[in-house]
Amino acid sequence: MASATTKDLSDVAAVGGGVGDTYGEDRGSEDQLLTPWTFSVASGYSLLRDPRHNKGLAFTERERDAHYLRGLLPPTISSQQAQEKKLMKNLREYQVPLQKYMSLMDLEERNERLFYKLLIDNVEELLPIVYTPTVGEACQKYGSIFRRPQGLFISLKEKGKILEVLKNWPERGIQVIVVTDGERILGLGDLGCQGMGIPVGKLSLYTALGGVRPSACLPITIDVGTNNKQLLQDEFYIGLRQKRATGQEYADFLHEFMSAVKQNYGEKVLVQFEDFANHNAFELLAKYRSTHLVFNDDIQGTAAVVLSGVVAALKLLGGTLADQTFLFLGAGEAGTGIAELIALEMSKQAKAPVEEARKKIWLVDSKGLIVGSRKESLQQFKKPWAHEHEPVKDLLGAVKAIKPTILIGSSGVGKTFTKEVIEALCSFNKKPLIMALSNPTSQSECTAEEAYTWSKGRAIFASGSPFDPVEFEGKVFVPGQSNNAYIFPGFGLGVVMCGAIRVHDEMLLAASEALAGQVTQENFEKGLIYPPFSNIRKISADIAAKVATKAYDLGLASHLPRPVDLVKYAESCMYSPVYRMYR
Ligand SMILES: O=C([O-])CC(=O)C(=O)O
Ligand SMILES: [Mg+2]
Repeated sequence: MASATTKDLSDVAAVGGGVGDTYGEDRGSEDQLLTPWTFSVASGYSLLRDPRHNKGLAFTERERDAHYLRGLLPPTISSQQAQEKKLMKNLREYQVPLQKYMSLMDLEERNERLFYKLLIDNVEELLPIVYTPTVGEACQKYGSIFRRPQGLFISLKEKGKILEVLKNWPERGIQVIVVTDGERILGLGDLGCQGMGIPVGKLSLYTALGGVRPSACLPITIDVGTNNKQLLQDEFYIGLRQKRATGQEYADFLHEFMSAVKQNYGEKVLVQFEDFANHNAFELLAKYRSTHLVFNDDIQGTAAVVLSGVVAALKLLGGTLADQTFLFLGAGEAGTGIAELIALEMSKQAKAPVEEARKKIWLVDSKGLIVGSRKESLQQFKKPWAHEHEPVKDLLGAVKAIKPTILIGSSGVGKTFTKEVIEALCSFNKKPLIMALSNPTSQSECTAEEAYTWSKGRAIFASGSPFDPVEFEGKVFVPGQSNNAYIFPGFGLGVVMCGAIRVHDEMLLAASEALAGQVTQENFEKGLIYPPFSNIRKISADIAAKVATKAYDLGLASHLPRPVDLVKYAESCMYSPVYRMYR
């Protein structure tokens, strides 16, 4: 079949190469690109089957002539806006969120730009579909709804061959990998290979919210088995039917993966670890943070977004960070990650040692308050939080004993902020900050309605999964969504656009400060501690700029010279889903 050849650099150019994405139009200088490249676009029937270039009914008369499309499409020509309107109408007719999810995934498979156009223009409406909570259900049913692979599956069968597997992926200019091993998918537990929905969903936000090109994103699921008995017996399960590999076998497999990634993509590919179980999450981050460009979203991304919300909430609560007392339910990745970043910021602000700052932060796990007398039996990552106190066996007891001003739930267990807990919190706080972070909605520590009703409208509330506004005693309360989706897309964009080679905690603090700085007076007046998601691209550009600034300051950025205006530069790097004209 004939093919139209065009010297189009946009689909292979690295972010940071200064190249826009107007089809056939070079806006950057070629010598900054990874490779000079002549891109060959399919034509005719293949063009319609190529989701990256298909425009459906939007192909113009000239394009239909030039690209052998005559007769393959009905006569009508439709604009991208008209296509968007039709699809949104169709989508809204589905009653079941999972049907909307499947319909959106089909669209992505058919017409990638239209998918992203929809997602960007309707972000508040569609985020709960491609992301939490619906993506959780999609993972639970992934085997049944599976149609086509949207990322790489690397199972123990591929041991010794991971580099070859990476080479099977059709794209070369990968900048961001999101990888999971499926052991702790949201608060839903071990979903094995079906965790793939998470890297896919996270990376679609990298593009929609952070502007990283879709072709630069690679979702990966590592399959070392699953301990989920139900899945092992499920006739439609798509993963290895064996118990999880652990210990040395697991470590060696992950090491082969990390080495292959570096060998294949070099130093500047960002690897985001997602939804690993606690022990592996901490170990992998500790092991690879000094040799690879890695970021753990559940530990570091969640920490940055929560710190941002807490800092913004100080405007409503009064006082400084150091004036607050924190109590966490959940001492895993999210809980200890957030606690540590808060302690770092507190010690920076108060110019005091971080050990002092940690004393203002208390954690409760499944065995009760973490205290010094439990030190011997505690996992390593909990030890910094074992302060001196008599044992307290549950959350309610801990609330009464510690008298926190801020209560944060990150245990993955739903319905744990009970009426008694919230009433106790309100008995000594005029305005408590309550963050119910566990996902999806079914695992939230309490609902927005419960938080406002039980606190009699006094709580400032944010949750990991979205809740609708609540009316209480004639007043409307709008809950915030404290989800790492505010941070990782902009953070990732910042990292790749400056060619960072490592992630430093200071870069996370910069991202967090950038987000807090985006909350407007108008937001505060509504009781909001996060800006609306509808502004997310602007927010992401600002986060990216601040993260890149910090990377340059720390000498960790390799793309030189440093752009003068990093916000403008971030904006210029962002992918636009608007159709391009094919010459
Ligand atoms: O995916 C989300 O919505 C947030 C997150 O990382 C998690 O809950 O593990
Ligand atoms: Mg996660």
